[in-house]
Amino acid sequence: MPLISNLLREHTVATAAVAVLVTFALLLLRLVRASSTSGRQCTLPGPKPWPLLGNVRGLDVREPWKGYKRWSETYGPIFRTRFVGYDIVVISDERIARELLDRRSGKYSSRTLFPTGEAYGFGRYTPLLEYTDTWRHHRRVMHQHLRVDTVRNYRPMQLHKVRQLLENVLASPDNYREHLQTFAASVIMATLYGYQAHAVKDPLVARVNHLLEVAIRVGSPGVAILVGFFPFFKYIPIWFPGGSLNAAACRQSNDELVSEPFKYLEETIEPDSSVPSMGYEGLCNAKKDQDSETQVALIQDICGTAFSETTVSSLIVFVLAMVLYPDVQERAYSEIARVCGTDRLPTFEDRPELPYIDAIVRETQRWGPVVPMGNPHTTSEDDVYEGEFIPKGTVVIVNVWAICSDPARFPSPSEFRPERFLSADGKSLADDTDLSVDLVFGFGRRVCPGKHLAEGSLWPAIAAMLAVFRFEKAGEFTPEWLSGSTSCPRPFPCRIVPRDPKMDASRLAQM
Ligand code: HEM
Repeated sequence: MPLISNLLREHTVATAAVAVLVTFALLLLRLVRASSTSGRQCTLPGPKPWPLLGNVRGLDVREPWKGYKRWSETYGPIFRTRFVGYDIVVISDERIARELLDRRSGKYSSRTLFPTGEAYGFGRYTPLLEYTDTWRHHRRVMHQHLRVDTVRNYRPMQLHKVRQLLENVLASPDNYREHLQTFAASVIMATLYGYQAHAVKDPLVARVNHLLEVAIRVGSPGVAILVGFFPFFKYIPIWFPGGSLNAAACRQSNDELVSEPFKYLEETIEPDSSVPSMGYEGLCNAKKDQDSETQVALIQDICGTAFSETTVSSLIVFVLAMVLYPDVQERAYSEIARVCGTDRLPTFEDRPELPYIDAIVRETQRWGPVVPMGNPHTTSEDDVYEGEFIPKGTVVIVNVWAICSDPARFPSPSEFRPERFLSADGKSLADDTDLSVDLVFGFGRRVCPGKHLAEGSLWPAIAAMLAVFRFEKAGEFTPEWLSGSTSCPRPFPCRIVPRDPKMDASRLAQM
C-alpha cells in the first residue's frame, strides 16, 4: 500500500506535538473499526470519496496542508473529506475557524481518542485528552503556571538560558541544532520541574530527548496504521526485527519521559525550595493533601517536555530565513546596534525599541508555521454552519499553513518579509488586525497553553543570536522541510560566525 509505505518513511523527529501525529494516524484506525458519528453525514462540499477508503486519492502524505490547500481552491474555505466513512472538515479561512472553534468552542473542543493510545502510553497527554473533567483539570493547573503574568517570572531564567545558548553556539556552531534543543528543553524543564540543566550534554535533557525520539518513532502515522491493521505487532518481542513496535516497551518509555524529571524533583528539591515550578507546587500540594496520588499523577502527566520541539523548530525556521535573507539580518543587526550598542545583549526592556526584531519573530511564525494544521479538534455535538450539517464526532482541521500563505492577506507569501508587520515609519503594526499570526497557537479552549512561555523564549533567543552572530549560506541548496503534522526545515548548509572577530567566551560573558 503506497499510503502506508509513504507514511512509514515519514518518521519525523521534529515534532513536539507527538499528539498531533498520533491523533491523525490513529484516527484512521478507528475509522476502520467503528462508525462514530450520529448517523447523518456531513453535508459540506468536498472531493468525491472512494467507497470504503474515502479520499485517500490525491492526499498529499508528505505535506497534507498543501494538498488540502489545493482542494480548498475547488471546494471552498470549508470543505469535507472522508476516510472510511469518517468526516474530516478542513477550514482554510481564519474567520470561519474563529466562528466555529472560538465562538462555538463548547461544541468544537474535543479530540478523537485513538484506539491504541492507551496501549502505547500516549493517552495521558493533555493534547490528546477528550473534552472531559480530566482535561479541564490539566488546563487549570497549566493556566495557573503558564498565564501571561506568571511567565514574566521566568524571564530571568530564560535570559540565562539564552546566554548558555550563545556560549554553546560560539563553542561549536555546527551543532547549533543540538544547542537549540538543549535551550528549549532546559527552559521547559526549569519551568516545569525547577530543574537547572547543564549548559551542554545534560544527562537528563539527553535522556528525555532520547525517550522522546522513541515515543515519536513509534507514534508516527505509518507505524500506527500498521499496528492498527495488524494488532499482533503490539506484542512483537523487542529483540525481534520491528521490535520497536512493542507496546509495553513504548509505554515504559512514555512513563519514563514523564517520571524521570519528576523523580529528580522529588529527590533534590526541599519542600521549602524557592525555585518556583509546576512540579514543585504539585509536590508541596501532594504533601499537604492526603489525596496526593491524584495531584502527583496529574503533574506528572502534564509535564511532557515534548512541547520544547515546537520552540526548537521555530528557531530552526528562523536560522533558515536568516541564511536565505542576509538583508533582513543586516537590518536587524543595525537596529540592535543602534538601540543596545555592541557591548551588551538585548533585554526584554529593549523590546519596544526593537520593532524589526518583533517583526522577524512574527514573520518566522507565519513563513514556517511549525504546526501547519494545528492539532485537530473534534465536535462533541451536532452543529449546523451556514445551512450545512456537521455531525458530532467530526474531526476539524484548520489549515494554518494555507491561511499564513494567503496572498490576499500576506502579499508574496513565500518571501520572508518582516516589513509586512511594520508601518511606513517602521513602527509595529497592531497584532489585532489581519496581520495577526496568533492562529499558529491554535484555537478556542484548546489554544496552546505554552504560548506565552514559548514567546518568552523565542524573542530573546532571536534577538541575542542576531546581536552576536551572522548566519551564512555554506553552499547552494533548496530548502526542504521535514514534514508530518509538524514541520521543520531539513538540515541545510549553514555557517554561523561571530560578528565580532574577537568574540570569545570571556567577551561574551561581559556582554
Ligand atoms: C513555538 C512554540 C509553540 C507552538 C507553535 C505551539 C503550538 C500549539 C498548537 C497549534 C496547539 C494545538 C492547539 C489547538 O488544539 O487548537 C498546541 C497545543 C498545546 N501546547 Fe503548544 N505550542 C508551542 C509551545 C508550547 C510550549 C512551550 C508548551 C508547554 C509549556 C506547550 C504546551 C501545549 C499543550 C499542553 C497543548 C495541548 C492543549 C490542549 O489540547 O488543551 N506548547 N500548541
